[in-house]
Amino acid sequence: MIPVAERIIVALDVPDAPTAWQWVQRLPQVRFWKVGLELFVAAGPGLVKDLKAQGLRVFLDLKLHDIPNTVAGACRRVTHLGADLLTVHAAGGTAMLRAAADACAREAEHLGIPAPAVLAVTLLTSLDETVLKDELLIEQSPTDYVAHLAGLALAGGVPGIVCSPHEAEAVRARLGDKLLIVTPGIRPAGAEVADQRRTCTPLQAIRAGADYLVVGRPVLAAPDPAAAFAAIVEEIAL
Ligand SMILES: O=C(O)c1cc(=O)[nH]c(=O)n1[C@@H]1O[C@H](COP(=O)(O)O)[C@@H](O)[C@H]1O
Repeated sequence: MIPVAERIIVALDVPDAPTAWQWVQRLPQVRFWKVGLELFVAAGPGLVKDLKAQGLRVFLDLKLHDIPNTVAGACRRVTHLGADLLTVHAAGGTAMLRAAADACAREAEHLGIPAPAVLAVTLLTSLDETVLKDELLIEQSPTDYVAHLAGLALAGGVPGIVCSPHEAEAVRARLGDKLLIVTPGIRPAGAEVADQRRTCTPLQAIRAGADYLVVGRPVLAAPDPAAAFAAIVEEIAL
């Protein structure tokens, strides 16, 4: 069983390393942080190593999506940083997913350290059925499409996926416990939805079968971030 507080990954969507460290110091109760594109571009890979050196868990959200050889190279370099989780896009296909998982596993074995768990991002939580149909020309429902991509993740040998809580239940029903499920798009009751489209409350996400929740603005942009985090812990501990 994952300890309750560790099931909440807080997205450090901030512009630079000093701001990131301010948050880490301000919220010592957060044990799992996500470093995404904005912060990684600003602060560089050293930040991931430094967070790990503080005993924190790190989700490196780079959403890699390229030809297998290129993704494998990036995965080898990420493995040196010691991140716990790493994202790639499921839409890269099974060959790319397999290249990512194999590259992390081989490099980690070579270094004698744990490999990052590769997560395949399915359908971004900022997209809805209309965009799927009208822009991406995908006729399936988000649930069926995500379940299909989760199948690719399994076929490609990656240990987990990122999806909205709305699809977590269907993925669990079809694939059981074979994949780790990480769900962003978390909005506690009353929180602003902003650019997210497929959202759920923390408790709904856990009940749907999510292993980890990714939460950004509902904590960092809250009037009292520590209280907002505590409220989520309390909600899912019920
Ligand atoms: O891979 C992700 O973490 C991710 C996938 C996805 O489909 N949707 C999504 O919102 N995310 C990330 O989850 C975080 C959500 O932030 P908030 O909307 O502020 O809670 C952001 O850092 C996103 O980059």
